[in-house]
This record gives sequence, C-alpha cells and structure tokens, in this order.
Amino acid sequence: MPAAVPKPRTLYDKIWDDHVVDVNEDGLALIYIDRHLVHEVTSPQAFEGLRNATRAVRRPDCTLATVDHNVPTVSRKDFKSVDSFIAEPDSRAQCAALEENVKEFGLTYFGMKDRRQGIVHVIGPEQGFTLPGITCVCGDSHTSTHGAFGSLAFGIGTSEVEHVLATQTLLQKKSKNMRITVDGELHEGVTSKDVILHIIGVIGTAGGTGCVIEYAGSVFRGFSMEARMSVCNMSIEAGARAGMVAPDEITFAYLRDRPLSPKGEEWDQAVAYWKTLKSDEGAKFDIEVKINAADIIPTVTWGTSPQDVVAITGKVPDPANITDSVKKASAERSLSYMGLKANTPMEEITIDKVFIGSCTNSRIEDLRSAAKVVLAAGPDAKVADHVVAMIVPGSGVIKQHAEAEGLDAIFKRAGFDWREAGCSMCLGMNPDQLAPGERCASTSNRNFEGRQGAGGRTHLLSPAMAAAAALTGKLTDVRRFLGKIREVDSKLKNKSEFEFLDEPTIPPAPITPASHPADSQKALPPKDTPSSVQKFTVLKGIAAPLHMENVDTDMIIPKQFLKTLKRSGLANALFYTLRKDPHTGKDTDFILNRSPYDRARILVCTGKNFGCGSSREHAPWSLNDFGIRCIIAPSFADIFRNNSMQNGMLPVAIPQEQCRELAEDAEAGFELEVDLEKQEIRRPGGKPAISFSTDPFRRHCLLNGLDDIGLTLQREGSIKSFETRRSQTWPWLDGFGYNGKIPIKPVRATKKTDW
Ligand SMILES: CC(C)[C@H](C(=O)O)[C@@H](O)C(=O)O
Ligand code: SF4
Repeated sequence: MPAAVPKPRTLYDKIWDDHVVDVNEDGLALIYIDRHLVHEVTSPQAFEGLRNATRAVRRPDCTLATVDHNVPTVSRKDFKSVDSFIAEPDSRAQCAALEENVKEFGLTYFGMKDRRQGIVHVIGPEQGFTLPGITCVCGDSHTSTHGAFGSLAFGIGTSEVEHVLATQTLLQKKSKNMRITVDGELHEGVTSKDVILHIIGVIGTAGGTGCVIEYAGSVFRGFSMEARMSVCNMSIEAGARAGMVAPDEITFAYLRDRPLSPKGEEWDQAVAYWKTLKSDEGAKFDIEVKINAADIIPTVTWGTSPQDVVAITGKVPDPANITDSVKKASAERSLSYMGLKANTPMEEITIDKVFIGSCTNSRIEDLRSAAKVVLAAGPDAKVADHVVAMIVPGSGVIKQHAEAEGLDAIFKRAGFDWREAGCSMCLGMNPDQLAPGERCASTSNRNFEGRQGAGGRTHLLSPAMAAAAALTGKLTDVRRFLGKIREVDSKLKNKSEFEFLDEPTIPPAPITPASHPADSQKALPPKDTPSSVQKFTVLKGIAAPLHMENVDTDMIIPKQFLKTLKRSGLANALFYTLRKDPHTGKDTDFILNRSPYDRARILVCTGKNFGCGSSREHAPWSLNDFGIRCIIAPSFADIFRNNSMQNGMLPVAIPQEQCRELAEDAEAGFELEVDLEKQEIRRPGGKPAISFSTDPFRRHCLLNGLDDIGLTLQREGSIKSFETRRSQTWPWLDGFGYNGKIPIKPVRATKKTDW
C-alpha cells in the first residue's frame, strides 16, 4: 500500500502538533509549554496557590521573571531597594511579593537594578528566551508579541499561570487558523503600527476571536523583527489569541548570538528545524483576509476601542451615519468620552501628552523612527509648549543601546522626557498617568476609557506619528516631514552590533535543589487532592441586561484594582467607572446599581465579544465576588472564557437574537434558571427553554468542581515522556544560560528601520 500523503499543515498546526502531550477524547489537548514569562501583577495568587498546595515550579530553567507594570520610570540613580523606591504601597507590595517568590521558588529574575529589566514582552525576545517553534505563555494578553518569531505565544490568566508553574503544561482547545495577507508596497511613511491598526479597522476587535492569525505576504516578509513584533503584539486587539509570522533569515539574524539563543552545533540544528516552520502549500485556513498594502496610510484611533481607526487625513466619524443601534450608541458614548465633535478633521485635534513606549513600540527601531522625525524638524525643533512628551524604552538594554546611538540627546534637546524602562503610561498602574480630560498621542495598544488614567483620552498611533504630534501639538500626518526625514537618515549612527560590557548588579537567583525538575515528583499531590473550585450545577436568579458590545476587561475592572495579592474582595471594583460618578464618587444609575439587578447572579449581554482585552483574571474574580456566576453573550474573548471556567463560573455563548430575548426577560425583572447538566436556560412564563453547549471536559469539571492542576498532575507519566523526547529532539530548549554565570554577549540590532 502506498504511504499516506501527509496533509498540508499551517505553521500553527505544526507547532501545535509538536507540543501535544496528551489529547482527551473530546479533543481538549494537554500541551507542553516551552517558555514562561512572569510579571508581578498576575503571579502573586499563582505562587500563593503553589505554596498552599506545597507544589514546586516544575521548570525553573524555562521560566523568566521581571517587574514592569508597577515600576516608576523616574531615574534609578538612587535605587536601593523596591521597599525604599516604590512609594505607592500596593505597587510596592506586588513588586516585593515577586522578589520574595522568585527567591523562594528559585527563578531567574531581572529586578529594578538589573539592566535587563523591562517589559516582559520586550526582554524575552531581546535575550533570545523567545525562539521559533516554541510555545510561550505569560499572564499577560500581549504575549502574542512573541509570535513574531514563528512561535505559538499567548496570554493566560492567573489560574493558568499557576498551572504552568506546577506542570509546565496547559489544557487547550485548538484554535481556528486565520491568515491575513498584506501584499504590495507600503507608501513611504507608513509603518508596521499603521498596518496593524488598519487591519484591526478592517476585521474589528472581534475579527480574530477563536483564531490564531498567521501574517503572510510581502509586507511582513520585508519587515524587521521589531516591526513584526509590533504587529503580532496587537493580534489580541484584533480578537485573536495569538499572531505569528513564519521565521526566516531575518529572524535567525536577529537571534544569532543573543545571550539565550542556542550556540554552536545546537544553533545549526535549531536553524534546520526552524526552516521547516512555515505553512505548507495548500494548507487550509478557516478564514482568509487579503489587504492591499497601497490602501494603508498613517492611521490613528478616534474612539475608545482599537477598531475605531481612521486615516490621519480623515475626520472624526459621525454617529448619525451608523444604522445599527448598539454600534451607534457606542460611537456616541466614545465621542462624548473623547470630547470630540463628529466631522472634526483628525489633524485639527490638539493633544496634551505624548507617550512613546509600551510593549508595542518601545524597541530600538521605534525610538530611531521617532528620533528621525525630531531631527527632520531641524536643530531648533522643540516639543510644543502645551505638550508633555515622554519616551520610555522597553528595557534597560534598549535604553543603553539608544544612548550609545545618541538618541537620548536628540530627544532631550527637543524637550522630551527620557525615562527608565517599564509599562509606564500604557496603563497607568505606576505614577505615569493622564489627568482627567487630558488627551494623549500614544504608541501603546489600548485606547479604552480610563486606560491611561481615569478620564484620560488616548489616540493610538505609530512612534513617528507620536513624535510629529509632540512637535506640532496636534495629531499630524508624519508625511509632512518626509523629505527632511530622507535627508537626516544618514545622521543616525545605527549601531548594528552593540556590546554591553557592564556587569549586572543583581545576579540571578540560584536554582534551589527543592525546585529542581527532578524533584518535582515529590511535590505531586495525592490523586484525591481536594479542589477549591466551586461546583456549577443549576443557577437560578436575577439576570441583569447589558446592551454593549466589546465589553473589555479594563471596563469590567480598571487597572487600580489589579494591585491586589488576593483573588477576592473585588465586588466593589466591578464595572467601577460605570458604577461610580467620577466627580461625586456616588453610585450612578448603571444597571448593577439598580434594584433588583444589584442582586444579579446572571449577566445577559446582547453585544458580541464580551471580556476582550487584557488577560486579567481579576475580571471574573470581581464578577464572582459581586455574585454573578454566569454570563450569557453572543461571543466571548478566549482568555476571559477560560479564566471564568477556572473559577467555577459559566460563560454561555448563544446567538445574539436569543440574548436579546433573555435580556427582555431580565428587563421585566424575571429570574432565569441556567442548568449546566441539561445545558439549557429556563425562562419565565412557560416560554421555551434555550439550549446551549459547553465543551464536555469543561462541563464535567464545572459540574464536579474539579481543579485542572490536580487532574494534570495525574498525567505525570505522559509529561515526563514528552520531556524526554523534547530533550532529544530540541535539546536547545532545556534550561538556559543563566544558571551560574551571566553571559555578556553582543546584542545585535537590525540595521533597517521600519521605514
Ligand atoms: C496586567 C495584565 C493582566 C494586562 C494584560 O493582560 O494585558 C496588562 O498588561 C494590560 O495591558 O492590560
Ligand atoms: S500592554 Fe502595556 S501594560 Fe500591558 S504589558 Fe504591554 S506595556 Fe505593559
């Protein structure tokens, strides 16, 4: 019999297949995780869980931790310790907790005195921790960034962080394959940020729900790694769990000689494997989107969702032209929040602040492209009088690199503030925040209400556009500077190979014997480990109707409530900005403040894509604390859905029309009854029940209150044999170069900038 011809596979299929440890009958797979990045916001409760169950970290050699969200970005010249440096008590507590946890669990950690500290999605690639073909996770939605290397990288919630720490695996359902192809030539002045903003404008923030996106076509092939990272970063804003670009010579050149990249023979072996990582001819994509590069012009956002984009040459849209009532109401709300009038030309919008930074745009190339605009504006160019502009490099390494190239001098001379690495004003968990009503031109990735500070207004754009806005004081088409930019191009002294000679001041934590992988067996719990997950069987109660689409997790629980070390006590934080009047602090008439909905146990949302945005598990925690254990909506963002089920809560997806019917019942004040055993929602007055479906495994766990970690640890045999095969096939994935001496290696930077 002739051998079966292998089916053509996508890049995602290949990486997925290479990581399956075990598959349940219903298709839910246990996949192995190669790299785990940890930060201070989403890890304290996970470490606490390990501690309570006396579990160790299974693979400290595949885990890397840093602080980024809470760190102040002022000079660290006088830094002595987190305790003395971070003034805000909750931020300090989260950073201090991480420092304690990495010591206790023996993890490698880049602290505030280490030049390698920075935003978690910047430091992974920079160190060569991120590699092609790997699975990479972090308790952070923008983990999608790492897909730029041709890896499967996605954000997870805190319960899943704990799962990975304990087992180095995750239970996952395979996503759909989506391909976005951008072919043709980009116009001069159009950057990777414009490309991804344009894509989100085309497919919407729910466009990639349930999918892994592969970015294909000549535009992405021509992009540098930095540009690919900016694109993959915002896959989450496009609704996808992950985004990826097939690795190629540009990827290999970027990784060669990075401190944690494979070396010698292993490098050659790795490259040979990485070269196989591309979608086969004829591979099947569930969704295909094609975009013509020539259609893209510099793009900015006007509203409070990343899909609210418009060309810089355009105008603020007019809600009067929108027919769908939910969409129209949301556009009106956005305009009022943003303090904008319909039909205002975008270039007439005056700004107060400029933020160049975040995991989307804080890399060396981003800084170069902003610096070029400043140079092009002439030696006397200054940040406009009424504007405060800050540049926040993504890591200490980038900061030094930029200083070696003289970029800091260009910025400082023009009046920009040159800061230390961190998330900074991207989400204002640290002192960098917008004041109410302030308008910011920002290179970050989210423009949600209150994202950069309560009442703050965000316009997302590229670093070059942000620099132009800083100089003119209003949103500006950067192409006005083009001719001059060409002239100054040669003035920037790109250092393509940059040596770091200084020794780090905080050595990595030693790997303690207690946390060595070989000892993890000892930490296994008995098979009948009791679970703390609450059972979900039948839930009867008041249902609150909510007529909104794209309800994001920043809205469900704003950033100031993420600074907790606990999973509880968050009932008041739920929908905080909608429930509290920002001026009086009193309760608004938001649905959950009104009787009987202040006792709601079920939420019925009529708009799509509930729970999009950040991976914060605080969102389901706050709903749960409020008393809501079931959310019914036409669709959910993937991470939110997983996070809810990890907490004994039930997300039910049913068609929008049925959501509307249930919302009518809810508006009439009737109770609903959600029966998970029968998979039906029973309605008042003898109306026919509405049926729904849930993954069999998840349903079983919810009905019985089972805890994933306990179940996974029972599959120790399969995990061990996967690890043996992994060591033989991909030896470069075991451990990494920080055990003991820290290598000081040249960090290469690409010569080519985005444009
Ligand atoms: C704190 C973290 C959970 C969050 C995320 O997942 O995205 C943050 O990084 C953000 O950008 O909102
Ligand atoms: S999106 Fe902002 S807050 Fe979140 S990881 Fe990136 S820089 Fe940090």
